[in-house]
Amino acid sequence: MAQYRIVSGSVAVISIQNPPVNALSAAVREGLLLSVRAAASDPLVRSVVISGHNGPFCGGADIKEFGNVSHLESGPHLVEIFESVEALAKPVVAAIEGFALGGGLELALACHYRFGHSEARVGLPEVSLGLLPGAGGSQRLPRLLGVRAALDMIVTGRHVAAGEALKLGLLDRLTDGNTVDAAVRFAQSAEGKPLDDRRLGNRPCPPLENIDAFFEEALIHARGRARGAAAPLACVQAVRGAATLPFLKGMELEKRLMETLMTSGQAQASRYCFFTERGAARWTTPTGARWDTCRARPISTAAVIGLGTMGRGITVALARAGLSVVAVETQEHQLDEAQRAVSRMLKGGGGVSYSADLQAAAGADLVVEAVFEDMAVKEEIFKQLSSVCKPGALLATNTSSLDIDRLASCTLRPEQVLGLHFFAPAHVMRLLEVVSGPRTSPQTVAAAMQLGRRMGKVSVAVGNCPGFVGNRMLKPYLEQAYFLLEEGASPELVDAALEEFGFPMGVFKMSDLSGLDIGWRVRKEEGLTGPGVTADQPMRTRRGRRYSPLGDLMCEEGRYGQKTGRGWYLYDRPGARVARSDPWLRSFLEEYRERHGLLARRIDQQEVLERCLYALINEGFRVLEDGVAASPQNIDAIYVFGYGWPKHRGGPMFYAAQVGLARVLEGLEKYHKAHPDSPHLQPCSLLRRLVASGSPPIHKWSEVVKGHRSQL
Ligand SMILES: CCCCCCCC(=O)CC(=O)SCCNC(=O)CCNC(=O)[C@H](O)C(C)(C)COP(=O)(O)OP(=O)(O)OC[C@H]1O[C@@H](n2cnc3c(N)ncnc32)[C@H](O)[C@@H]1OP(=O)(O)O
Ligand SMILES: NC(=O)C1=CN([C@@H]2O[C@H](COP(=O)(O)OP(=O)(O)OC[C@H]3O[C@@H](n4cnc5c(N)ncnc54)[C@H](O)[C@@H]3O)[C@@H](O)[C@H]2O)C=CC1
Repeated sequence: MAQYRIVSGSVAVISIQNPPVNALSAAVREGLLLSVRAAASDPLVRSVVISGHNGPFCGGADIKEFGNVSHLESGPHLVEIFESVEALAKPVVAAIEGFALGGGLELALACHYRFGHSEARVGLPEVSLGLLPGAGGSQRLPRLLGVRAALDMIVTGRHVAAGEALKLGLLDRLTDGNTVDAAVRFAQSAEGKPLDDRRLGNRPCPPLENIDAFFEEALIHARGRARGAAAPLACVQAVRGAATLPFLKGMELEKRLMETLMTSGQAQASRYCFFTERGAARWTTPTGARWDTCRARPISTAAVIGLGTMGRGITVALARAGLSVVAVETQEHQLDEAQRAVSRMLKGGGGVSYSADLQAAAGADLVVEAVFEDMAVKEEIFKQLSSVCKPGALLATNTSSLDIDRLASCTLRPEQVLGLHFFAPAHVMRLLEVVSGPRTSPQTVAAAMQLGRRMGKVSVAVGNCPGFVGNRMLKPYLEQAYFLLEEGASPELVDAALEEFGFPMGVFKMSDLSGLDIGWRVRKEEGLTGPGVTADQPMRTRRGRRYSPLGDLMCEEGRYGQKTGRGWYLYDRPGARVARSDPWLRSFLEEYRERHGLLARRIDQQEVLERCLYALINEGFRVLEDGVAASPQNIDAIYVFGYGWPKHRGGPMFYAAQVGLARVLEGLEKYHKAHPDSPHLQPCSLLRRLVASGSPPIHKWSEVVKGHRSQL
């Protein structure tokens, strides 16, 4: 809907009304067009102000309509509305409070003037929905800002703060006061003045030298940002149209590109990600606890125990969310170093105090333990915390895979113990797995989820099992990658296939980055390698299953990855980031195969993808079957926001649905037959049941999962 009223005798104020974000639904579009026509035909009206009702200007097109062509096509089209706004013979001023995003900013660009509140932000984030600004934004913004600045905004989709928008010339004026009042006063002052050069559709794009070279470069850059994603490339093409074509021709190009994107699987996947991100906040547990019925106790003070890689990032994330934090570390040099690192990241003190004594955690509402991944050390700390901390305090561990319930057993408050699994670097990565054990109370989950939101995280509630959801699914993926090396692949081949699929980094580059020694330590603790393994045990079998000792052998050679300058790749020096092929590794693999009588065969990219991804997906179905994740959407949110799964492919479970569950099943059956000693390739029963029930769409999977015992 759009409200229409006349103020100060001559100004029509059109207010978009569609809470919570004033999206441009069919009803809003209808209302807007009628209001614009009313303002045009009323002789008393001499100027117009467009604003958002109750705060935000406009969050853009209504994304919920995108999946439904009949909704999209009902009501007037945005392009038509914006044309009539721009063509109006009376000055139109956009009064932007909160945000003007996507179609919202495109509306503002069709207005003749843009007033912004100093705290507002603007942007064209369509690219992250697999689209481009398809209602004139790709043509009007370059005409206003010039190609360079416009292209940056359109290809990155970033939100621009009001101050920067003013400098760029995107906003004409800022106010700290009431934006609509200021816009009304300005509109009156502009009444009767010529508008021709205020209409962006009439303006040429500011000239740019070496256009061809500029756009070639821009295409390469856009390709590198999100491999395999079509939208960034279409954005570059559309902006090139703005730079080289007359306005109407550019609009035609924009329309053609938009139509192709809109119906693509990539846009569908990106849209799905938009909703899975938000859906994760509506958590449930099988015991009936729900996000909307559970009150969370507020958390305002926190203690972080252990200031290594993770503890430092966690301290920063908590401090940035406004908590006062006490950071505890027993090693003096670590404490000093951490203090410097945290202050640097926070650009100052930021409400953090430091201590070498666990007693300092006594007053905290929440404690996050981030010491070594060693059960005995963690148990001792939880025992102490149980007596040191005040009664209501929540006790969380950042363990990547250890049993939350065992830690809860060391305390007198098992219902207040949970896992807060951050991802490195903890102050940057968006994902937070909120892990509850069988005794964790719903109020504890609620408090953690609320805190996650305050930290700007995508928090996903998961159950307690080794590796929780993300790392549990990663294990079979890594395992298949190792097996492929044994069978004849190189790290370069495996990584290239995964990077072409859209991961920012292949599995071997990723493993070099995070350190091969981490997995080695875990395998030693699990008794898979190290002194506990007797010499008479076959090297490539453990507990009756195929096992690859390649990672262990690499560590025994001191090849831990980037930190030692050598891993699956070679680096110029320890800590360097550019990975180069290492001839040593090739002969190492050849010798290894020879020693074990393995014949190298040709492996293609399709096999790499199917073996690695299907094994990971298969484990995802097991996770659902076990009730460790509440929905496939939650699994996908974990993979997109924590593991670099490309957004334009939706997440592993969405991808499985897009490929076709029957095809995934068939692939797993084929590979399991070829490798019967690899149980991760054996299709799980939920996948079989889903295929048997006709492969229902992803939002209906829960009906097939239902009836199964859950551990969440
Ligand atoms: C050939 C066909 C041609 C068609 C022409 C297409 C023209 C275009 O150029 C296409 C577009 O405009 S695409 C839309 C571009 N806009 C965006 O991407 C903004 C998305 N929203 C946000 O970033 C945040 O919600 C925002 C920053 C706005 C607010 O953040 P908050 O943290 O305050 O709130 P959220 O929790 O994110 O959202 C609150 C509820 O609102 C829902 N929602 C948000 N934006 C929406 C939107 N644009 N459309 C529909 N629903 C939207 C959101 O899902 C949430 O609802 P629940 O999930 O039910 O809680
Ligand atoms: N490194 C990573 O990428 C991730 C690690 N994790 C988990 O986070 C935890 C910490 O890992 P990192 O930060 O990598 O380890 P780290 O080895 O970098 O840091 C551990 C710190 O804890 C300190 N510490 C040990 N005992 C202590 C005690 N009793 N009191 C206070 N401080 C003590 C150590 O001096 C050290 O500074 C582990 O459980 C790990 O599994 C979770 C997600 C990702």
